[in-house]
Amino acid sequence: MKKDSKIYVAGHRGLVGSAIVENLKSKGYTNLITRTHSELDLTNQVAVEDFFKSEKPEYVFLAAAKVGGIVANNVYRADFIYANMMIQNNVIHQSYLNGVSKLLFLGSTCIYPKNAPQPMKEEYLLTDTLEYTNEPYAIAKIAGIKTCESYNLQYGTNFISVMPTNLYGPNDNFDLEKSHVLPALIRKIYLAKMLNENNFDTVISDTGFETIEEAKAYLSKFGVSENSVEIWGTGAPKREFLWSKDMADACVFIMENREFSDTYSENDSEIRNTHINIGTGKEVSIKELAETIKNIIGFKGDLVFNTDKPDGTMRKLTDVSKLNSLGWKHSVELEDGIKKIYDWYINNTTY
Ligand SMILES: NC(=O)C1=CN([C@@H]2O[C@H](COP(=O)(O)OP(=O)(O)OC[C@H]3O[C@@H](n4cnc5c(N)ncnc54)[C@H](OP(=O)(O)O)[C@@H]3O)[C@@H](O)[C@H]2O)C=CC1
Ligand SMILES: C[C@H]1O[C@H](OP(=O)(O)OP(=O)(O)OC[C@H]2O[C@@H](n3cnc4c(=O)[nH]c(N)nc43)[C@H](O)[C@@H]2O)[C@@H](O)[C@@H](O)C1=O
Repeated sequence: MKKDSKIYVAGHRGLVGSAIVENLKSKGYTNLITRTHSELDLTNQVAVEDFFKSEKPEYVFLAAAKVGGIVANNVYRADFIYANMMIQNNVIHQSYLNGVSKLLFLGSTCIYPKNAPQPMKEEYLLTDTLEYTNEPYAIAKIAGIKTCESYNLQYGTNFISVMPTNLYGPNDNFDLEKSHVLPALIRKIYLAKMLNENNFDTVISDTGFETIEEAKAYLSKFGVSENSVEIWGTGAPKREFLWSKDMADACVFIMENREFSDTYSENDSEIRNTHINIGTGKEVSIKELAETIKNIIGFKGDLVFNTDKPDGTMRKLTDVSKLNSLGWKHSVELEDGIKKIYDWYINNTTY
């Protein structure tokens, strides 16, 4: 990529897209194009066609997707498979038709089998059945990998897929029902602490209710009170977390340094595993995560595990040796990242 190449970042207001824009700007890229969801609905085939024809981007970061935590994936199953298939089909196909030089497709480590050996190597894709709670989303992501790979093989495009682990950082979704675990626990434990300290103005402004009684009634639905916070599942599942700005740095690194042809060979196993894992290679249990967040926030109440909620897959630790061997490694460790996002949250509460 040249510093004045025309680069389209799809999903630029999201967790990852916003960090990619920031990273590109910090590296001197000057010709970025973006569209909000309301300006360009990427599920709309005609609108995406018009956009690519008129803008002719040279590089595309595909960070727009329908994204959510375990319950959102499990409940809104149709929405997750439909929106993600539509967005990626439209953007990838128009990138091919309009001669995009390189595209980066963002998948997810949920593409790997539910009981994959740990840590998960790229070659474990399509070797067994998926975790049911996010199967529709995972199938859309697998289709995205195979779409990129197929266009590369048939049409000679240069579309690269990366599989990030669980991410967190500024501009994350803190919704108590639909978000991922890390932002959900930051917000739940913070609000429990505020209730415990009778800091009702903060609770009201964070939740958007007019009275503290309404706010308390809402929070109690999510197991948040002045004395305790509900944690979904048993606390036993393990997850790996990557700071979103590290994720963005890895994405830009791969766009700058990697070609599809690097992975292409006549060897079948190479052709079938053209994607790259992005993560830290380190995991913690949800119980350990919750206790770390509780200590950082300074909440003195109890953590209560609700086993009526799903655990999801028990482990999904990435094998990052392929990424590390290319010369990239994460820089922010989990405890530092939690402190940063807690600080960001209390200064950017949008609810
Ligand atoms: N967050 C995570 O832990 C992980 C994320 N990923 C992947 O990384 C990528 C980025 O995720 P993340 O940043 O977390 O997601 P976010 O939800 O934070 O951001 C997604 C972005 O996509 C946009 N978008 C969604 N639907 C449409 C649409 N129909 N048309 C146009 N824009 C749309 C959103 O715009 P708007 O807000 O206006 O709707 C938003 O800007 C996704 O591919 C995701 O699957 C992979 C693994 C883990
Ligand atoms: C990125 C990834 O994200 C999703 O998969 P997930 O890793 O299972 O997602 P999660 O962050 O929601 O949960 C992780 C673990 O944490 C537990 N947990 C406890 N308490 C809360 C809680 O309050 N909220 C949430 N969301 N989870 C909680 C929860 O029960 C689970 O055991 C998929 O979208 C998948 O497709 C995907 O790609």
